[in-house]
Amino acid sequence: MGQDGRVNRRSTEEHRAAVDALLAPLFENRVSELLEVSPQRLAEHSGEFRARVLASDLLSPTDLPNFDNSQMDGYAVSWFDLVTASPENPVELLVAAQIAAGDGAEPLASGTAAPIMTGAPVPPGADAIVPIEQAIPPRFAAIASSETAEETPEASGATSDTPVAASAPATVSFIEPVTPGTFIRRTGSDVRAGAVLLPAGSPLGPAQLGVIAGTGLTVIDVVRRIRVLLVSTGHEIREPGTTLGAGQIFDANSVSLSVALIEAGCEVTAVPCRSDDAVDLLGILAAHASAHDLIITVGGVSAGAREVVRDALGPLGVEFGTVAMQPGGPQGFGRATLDDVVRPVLSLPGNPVSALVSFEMFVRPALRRLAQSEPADRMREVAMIIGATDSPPGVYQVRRGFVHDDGTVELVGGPSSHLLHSYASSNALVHIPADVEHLDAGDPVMVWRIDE
Ligand SMILES: Nc1nc2c(c(=O)[nH]1)N[C@H]1C(S)=C(S)[C@@H](COP(=O)(O)OP(=O)(O)OC[C@H]3O[C@@H](n4cnc5c(N)ncnc54)[C@H](O)[C@@H]3O)O[C@H]1N2
Ligand code: MOO
Repeated sequence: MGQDGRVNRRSTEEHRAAVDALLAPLFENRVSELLEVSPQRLAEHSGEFRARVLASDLLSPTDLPNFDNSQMDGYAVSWFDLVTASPENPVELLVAAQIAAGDGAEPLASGTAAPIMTGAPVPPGADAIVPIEQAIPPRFAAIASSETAEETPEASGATSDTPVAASAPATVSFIEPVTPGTFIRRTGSDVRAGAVLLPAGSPLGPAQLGVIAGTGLTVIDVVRRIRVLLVSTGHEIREPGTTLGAGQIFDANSVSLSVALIEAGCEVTAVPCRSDDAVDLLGILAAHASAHDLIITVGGVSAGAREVVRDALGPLGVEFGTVAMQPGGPQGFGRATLDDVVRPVLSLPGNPVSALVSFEMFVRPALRRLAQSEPADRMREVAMIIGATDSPPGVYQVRRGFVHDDGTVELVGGPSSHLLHSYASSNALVHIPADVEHLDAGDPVMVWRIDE
């Protein structure tokens, strides 16, 4: 540590390791909570389903499928009835009652074929499905909808005004044998009752939540997400939608970092501190610390006369120093006791680009790696830079860029850390290592894609 509590300039690797070590305890013995999985819950609280991970092995309460059912629209038959079928000697069967998905199924009598729809239960006595295209006639339009083979149109209540029933043939023919089991989706062929549906640690995406719903479960045990208290600071920041006074700006960081944290799998409470007074900041932190796992502050860390974050947290033991990086040079990190609870604290610089780049460089990778999210890192690729550029000596520079399909990357905007609009027009961060001071057009550079 140098004078006034500042650490010496450290490399990006050193700071990344420090952030990893600071956050690692948050991922040990994580608390679980119940999540209700229902369409209503999704409609009303869709955010609760973001970045969820199963806390314990989930056993399937049922077979999936939970009954033998048809994979095709066609006829349920007994294979034995079609043993002799051939084009020269078609087998003609009586048409039994139709079975649709959602119906119960009466047993199939020998010598009959039941029109059956995809997902409908295979009736007892049937052991194969012949797709409608392989039957004669090869369509249902010409057959009765739900009358049994014994029923005449009149007996079933059909009149001459109901052409489907009136023109219904009572028989259907087949010209080839069928193997038992054909086009039957067997009970438990996806998962067996009592088997592990999803193991502990499974990320819960559309397919995982879908299969859970498919078993009928409505409540599951999930890992509680890291709860982040996000405190943007500055006398000048005001909530978007309000009226600005002289020298004031709208608070972009609360929004950009909240979204970044949510996308990284956290729960976020954003409570801005619109004051440069350390007492005000400490009041906010103390009020919210116990309900959160991690505190992230933004702004107030550089060399000004009133640096609210440094002023408040420096005396509590948070270290403030400089990383050899641009943007994102000034950084703070450590553990602070706030309202009798000890919490890890990360203090990011206030310039909007610096804050987001710091998040991408240190916070996001740590959160994702420690949560064992795959891939932990942004997609990285080497691209050819379109124009020449310089980079300050001894500083790891992160520029904003746009990668084109042909593998080239053009820089978007300059290196200044207030250019959030340029960041918003980019799809990649362009990494220029500390020992590179100049790049010529066509030189290869490492880029991290930020558009996924
Ligand atoms: N003499 C020096 N001055 C500065 C240094 C330095 O080393 N010596 N470092 C510069 C660098 S690099 C950065 S980055 C900034 C970091 O400053 P702070 O973390 O103290 O941030 P602030 O001063 O509070 O704000 C910086 C800038 O960003 C604007 N800002 C802050 N919060 C928000 C917000 N929520 N939404 C939108 N914009 C925000 C703020 O108005 C300032 O313009 O320090 C340099 N100075
Ligand atoms: O390093 Mo600062 O973080 O340029 O904006």
